[in-house]
Amino acid sequence: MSYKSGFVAIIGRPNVGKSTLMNQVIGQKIAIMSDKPQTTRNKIHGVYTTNDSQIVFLDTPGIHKRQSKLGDYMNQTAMSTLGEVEAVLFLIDAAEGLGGGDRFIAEQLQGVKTPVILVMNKIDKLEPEALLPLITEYSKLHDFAEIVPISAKVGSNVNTLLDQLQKYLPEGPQYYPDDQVTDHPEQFVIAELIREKILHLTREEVPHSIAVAIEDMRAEPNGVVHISAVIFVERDSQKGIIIGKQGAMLKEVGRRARTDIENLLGSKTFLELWVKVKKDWRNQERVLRDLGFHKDQ
Ligand SMILES: Nc1nc2c(ncn2[C@@H]2O[C@H](COP(=O)(O)OP(=O)(O)OP(=O)(O)O)[C@@H](O)[C@H]2O)c(=O)[nH]1
Repeated sequence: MSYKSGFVAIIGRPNVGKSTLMNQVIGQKIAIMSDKPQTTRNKIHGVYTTNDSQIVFLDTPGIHKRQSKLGDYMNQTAMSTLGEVEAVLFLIDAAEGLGGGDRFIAEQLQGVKTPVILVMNKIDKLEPEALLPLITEYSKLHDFAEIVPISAKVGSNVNTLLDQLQKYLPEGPQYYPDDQVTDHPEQFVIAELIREKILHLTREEVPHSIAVAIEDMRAEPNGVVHISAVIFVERDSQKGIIIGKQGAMLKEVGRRARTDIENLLGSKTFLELWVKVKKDWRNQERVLRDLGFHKDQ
């Protein structure tokens, strides 16, 4: 069976149990935590890895509240993330019920095409007969792809939620080694953003097996983040497609990826892209290691 992977955004107003859910899902296997300040950008909440799949959970702080210019900016960041991920988990506190905070988030979700899964948390605090009317009430907020009642604290139904999520994962690589802590999680996300732009813009004329490696990433003294990335393809013809006429395709890939990266990092970005042919790169252990992939990919 092929490996599946993808990004899932978690949204919900403060205190609904986002961290509790992540701890429950990832438990001791918590792999990723960035130590950089996270005020204006998305962060990786955690990575859930199994033998045949990997889910990278993203926190999207901006969606929760809008009060200021900074809030607007954060909101834009969050919105672009919601468009990029495979699925959105919208957490609510079932014990508190539907309030203004949830309605605000639901409004933000209007126009979001990504499947949204309503996760009704804290059902351990709820009388069983109260659940159904609550589901009916929340269903009116958005056309949810699924509604899953859970208790993140107790752990009930969390596995069902993970099972449901598998459906939304496309074929993809294991982005993160399952046994390694990294303090540069953004690099993996950035590589994936670039890969996604290529697949989209070339209308999948190049195979999914292309890989992107971040060779260098550093912040200049003026705050601009300089990123150098290599796109690995298997054939010269693929290289030609990605570069395009007079470099037009590569330029467009770079332009689109840079917009997303700037949203992700909250900093101006200079993105340098190279295309290299690496025949059978998938079989080359060293390349795989350089790319941060697992040996048995
Ligand atoms: N009874 C019960 N309490 C829960 C459950 N999930 C979370 N809580 C409690 O709710 C409170 C908030 O949980 P957090 O996981 O910190 O919530 P959060 O959404 O990450 O909060 P922010 O970081 O403020 O956005 C904590 O006291 C948790 O113990 C649940 O399923 N049942």
